[in-house]
Amino acid sequence: MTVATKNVDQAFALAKERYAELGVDVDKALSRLARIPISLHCWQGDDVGGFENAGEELGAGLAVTGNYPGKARTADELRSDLDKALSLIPGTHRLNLHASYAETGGKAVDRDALEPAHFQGWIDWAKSNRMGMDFNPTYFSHPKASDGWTLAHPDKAIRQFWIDHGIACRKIGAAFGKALGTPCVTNVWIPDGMKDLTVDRKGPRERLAQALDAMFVDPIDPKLNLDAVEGKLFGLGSENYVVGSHEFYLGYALSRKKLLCIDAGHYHPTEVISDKLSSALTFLDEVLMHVSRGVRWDSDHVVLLTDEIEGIAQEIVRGDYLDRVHIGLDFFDASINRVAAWVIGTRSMIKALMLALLEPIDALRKFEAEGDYTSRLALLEDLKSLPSGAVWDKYCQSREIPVGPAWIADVKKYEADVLSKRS
Ligand SMILES: C[C@H](O)[C@H](O)[C@@H](O)C(=O)CO
Ligand SMILES: [Mn+2]
Repeated sequence: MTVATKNVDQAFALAKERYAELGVDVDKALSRLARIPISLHCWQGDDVGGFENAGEELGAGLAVTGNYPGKARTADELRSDLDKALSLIPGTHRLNLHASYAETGGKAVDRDALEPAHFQGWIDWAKSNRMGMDFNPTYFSHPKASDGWTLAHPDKAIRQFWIDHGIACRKIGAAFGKALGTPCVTNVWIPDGMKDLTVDRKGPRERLAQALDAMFVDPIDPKLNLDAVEGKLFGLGSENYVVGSHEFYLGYALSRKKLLCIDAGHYHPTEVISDKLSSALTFLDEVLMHVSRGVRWDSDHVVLLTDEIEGIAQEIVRGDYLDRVHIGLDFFDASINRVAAWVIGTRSMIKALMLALLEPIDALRKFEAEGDYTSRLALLEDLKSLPSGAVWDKYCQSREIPVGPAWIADVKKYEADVLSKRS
C-alpha cells in the first residue's frame, strides 16, 4: 500500500494552488504545524498499569476495557512501543509520564520518596529522541488511595502523604525541564469524591485547596516546571460529588496562577471543551488540554478526526493560542493494538491542527465582520471538500513517515515480530 512519490507531489502541487486561490499559504501552514508538539501519554501503552508491581487495582473510577494481546510489561517494552508509534507520526512530540512508571531497580520506593533518579531511563530516552517530557503525580493504584480519597482525605496523615507525593513530583518535573531544556507540565488529577448524596461538599474542597497550597508552596522556575490542575464532572464511584470539579479548579488556577487542565471527557456529554478555551484564556496565561473522545461518558476512546477535535484545533489556531495551549492526549483502549491507538489518535490530532492552519481565516473573519453569515457558512462547508488529504500526504512524506494507510502494515509487522511474543 505504498503511494508513489510522484503522485503525492502532483496532488500536493494542485492542492497548493487551490488553497492559494483562497489566500492560504500551505507551506507556511506546514512549517507552523511541524513546530506543534503533542504530548503522548505513556499510559495508552499498558492500560494505565505502571511498573510498581504492587498488585494494586487501577481504581479511582478509571476503567480500561479490552484484552488485546501484547501490552508493554516493562519500561523498556513501553519505550520500544513508543519508538514504533513515533516512527509513524510526523513531527517532534513530547512524552507525558505518570509517576507510577518510575524505574526503581526492583526496590520498593513509595510515592512520597520518588526522585528524579527513578526516571533517568525516561530522561535518557527523551533526550535521545530530542523530546520534552510532561509529568503526573499518580493518585490512584495505591493502598493509601484504596478508598478513592487522596489530597482531600479526612485523615491528615494520608493527606500529608499525598502532598509529599505532589512535592516530589514537582521536583521530578523540574528535573525533566532542566535535563531536556523545555518546561515540564506537571498535572494534578485526583479521584476524590462520593458515590451518593453528599452532605458536606464544602469541607473536602477546603481541605483540597489547603493541600494544593501546601504542595505548591515552593516556587519553581517556570522555565523548568509548570503546575496544572485537572477537574472532572464524575467518575465511576464518584457520580454524585467530585471534590476537584471544573469550577473548583478554575477558581484555583485563576487565584494561584496555575494552568487549568481541560479534559474533553470531563464535562456533561453535550458540553464541548472547544468553547472553553477562549473563556479560560481570557483570564489564564496557559492551559493544558487532555484531548480524549468520550462515547456517551468519559470513556477515553481513541481520538479521531471528529467535529469536536476539529473544533478544538480551530479554537487554538483561530485564537492564536498555539503558544499558550499545551496539547496532551488522554485515552486508553485495550481492545485494539495499543501502538496503533497512539498512532491513530496522535495523527488525528495533528490532522485537525493542519486543517485549522489551512483555513482561509482572513476571508472568514471578513464575512463575519460584515455580517455576511451566509458566505461564512457556505465557505466553512466548502472547505470540507478541499484537497487537504494531498497536503497531509505531502506532510507525512516530507517527514519520512509512511503516506496514507501504509503505516498499518508497519504496526502489523511489529505486532507479529514483537507484541505477539509477549505473554
Ligand atoms: C491517567 C490520567 O491521569 C487520567 O486519565 C486523568 O487525566 C483523567 O482524565 C481521569 O479521568
Ligand atoms: Mn485527563
